Amino acid sequence: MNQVLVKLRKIGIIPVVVLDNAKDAEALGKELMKGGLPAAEVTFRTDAAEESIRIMEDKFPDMLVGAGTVLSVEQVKRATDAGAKFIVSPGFNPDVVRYCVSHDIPITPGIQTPTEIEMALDYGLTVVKFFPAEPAGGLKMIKALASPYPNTYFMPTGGISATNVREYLACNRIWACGGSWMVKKDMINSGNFDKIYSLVTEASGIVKEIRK
Ligand SMILES: O=C(O)C(=O)C[C@H](O)[C@H](O)COP(=O)(O)O
Repeated sequence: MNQVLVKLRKIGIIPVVVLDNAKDAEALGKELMKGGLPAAEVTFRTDAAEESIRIMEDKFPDMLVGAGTVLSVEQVKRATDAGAKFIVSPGFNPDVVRYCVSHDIPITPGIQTPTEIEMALDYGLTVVKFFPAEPAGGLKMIKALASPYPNTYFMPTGGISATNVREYLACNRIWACGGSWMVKKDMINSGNFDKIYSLVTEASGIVKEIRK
């Protein structure tokens, strides 16, 4: 198993971050490290993504920084040039997956159906994102999808929060959960880093509690 994926599993909850300003990347990284979730999926939804990845990589060498909302090979290249160690995409884009697999870049593409899981299997992927998790049927759907594919693990994202993350983490087919609830854009933009620290600490505490 790829070491980056092993680390993602160990961290358990991956903060999904939308940064409008790269100048907030260092302060955010500090709270993530202090709060016990040393990882970030920095989404390519804003122009600040690349620079934010670069800053986090530079300031926090022990942090696992990846890129999210990656929709093209060009974005994969920009993300990895900036130092991203893993790639997450909302859907299954064969060009993106093929490029990542052939360059040994860990990729967790979004899936929702058996067909997409089998596409992932064809590329040798064992961890996929299940997106958007709650609207698409949540844990019940993941369990049903997982049964024919004993070697596939899921990273659900979308609608997960401190109130439902325990049940996901308790399932042995869940690799890690992704979520933005502890790093909401408005908290970052208003500089509410105490709140971020407290939600990140709560989340890392849940991982410890469930996955002893
Ligand atoms: O576009 C992507 O690649 C994504 O990763 C989507 C995000 O994972 C979800 O939008 C986060 O969902 P919430 O935790 O409910 O805010």
